Amino acid sequence: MHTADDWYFAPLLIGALLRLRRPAEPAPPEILFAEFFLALLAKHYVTDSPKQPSADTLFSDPLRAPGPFRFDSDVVSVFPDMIRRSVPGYETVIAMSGLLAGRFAKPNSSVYDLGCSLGATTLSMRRHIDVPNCTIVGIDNSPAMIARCRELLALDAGSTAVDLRESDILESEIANASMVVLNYTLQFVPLEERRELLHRIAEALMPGGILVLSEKVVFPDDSLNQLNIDLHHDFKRAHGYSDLEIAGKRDSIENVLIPESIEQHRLRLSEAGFSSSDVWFQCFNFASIIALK
Ligand SMILES: Nc1ncnc2c1ncn2[C@@H]1O[C@H](C[S@+](CC[C@H]([NH3+])C(=O)[O-])CC(=O)[O-])[C@@H](O)[C@H]1O
Ligand SMILES: O=C(O)C(=O)Cc1ccccc1
Repeated sequence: MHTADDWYFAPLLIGALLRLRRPAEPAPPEILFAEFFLALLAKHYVTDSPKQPSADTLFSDPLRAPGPFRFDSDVVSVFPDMIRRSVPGYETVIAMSGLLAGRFAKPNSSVYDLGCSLGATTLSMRRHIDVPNCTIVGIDNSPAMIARCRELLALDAGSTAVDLRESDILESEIANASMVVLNYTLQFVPLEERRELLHRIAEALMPGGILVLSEKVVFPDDSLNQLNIDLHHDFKRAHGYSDLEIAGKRDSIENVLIPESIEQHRLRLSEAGFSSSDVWFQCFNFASIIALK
């Protein structure tokens, strides 16, 4: 099968075809050089451009000590590959968030995707929402994420409006919501801010509204906790990460991604004003909870 990557040979091919028409005249060296240069340029734009989803090798350099994890342009350029190979069950959670949106999104309401990154959840929900005057509000405080998310959304048509905001979810207004999604975002919010945020989400949700909360979690039992961490690392190894990359990422996200237990999440949801909550999906130390207003 031909991919876009094959077409960077186009300048060389065109040159060869043109020469077939005039075989008597050999191509001057400067023309051959120009064709070669154009091919290299095309290869750069087709295969090396940051617009192409690339493989995550951010933690593969043994000479570079990883700093604290940040959602910058380096992470954005590898993010789809990174999250798919790092979060067990990610694809299922994204797909089921869409299914839930099809059931819970209400006419004349907003559906929030908090920490939307490149819009995977937003796109999944837009494919399933089929009610009038419903807007998906995607919020992320990483300028690089929001810029790329805007480009990706423009490539995917859909009838439900999307309002993308570059903003801190702790300072964004959340109102008139039929559904709110926090897919792997609360874990990056400072512990002392989580209660207030969940309280505001519960206030913003209409009766019968739903929160989807997906997180990396810890377990109260030490042996089970360690087993789940080891299984997560097995998952990463099975997806091609080396022990060096796994250790580098672990150091980089320490004190940046702060996981809590399922019990802590459910207790806080109840205190924030949700009438019920339970886990609907779990794979190792990654769980997703639904909470009803
Ligand atoms: N205070 C904040 N305000 C706004 N955004 C924030 C904040 N803190 C972190 N973020 C943003 O939350 C996102 C977390 S990634 C979510 C994946 C997505 N939900 C997905 O389903 O693909 C999860 C991960 O990378 O593990 C990043 O884009 C941050 O910039
Ligand atoms: O990679 C990990 O260990 C994770 O916990 C998931 C993750 C995915 C993407 C960015 C940061 C953390």
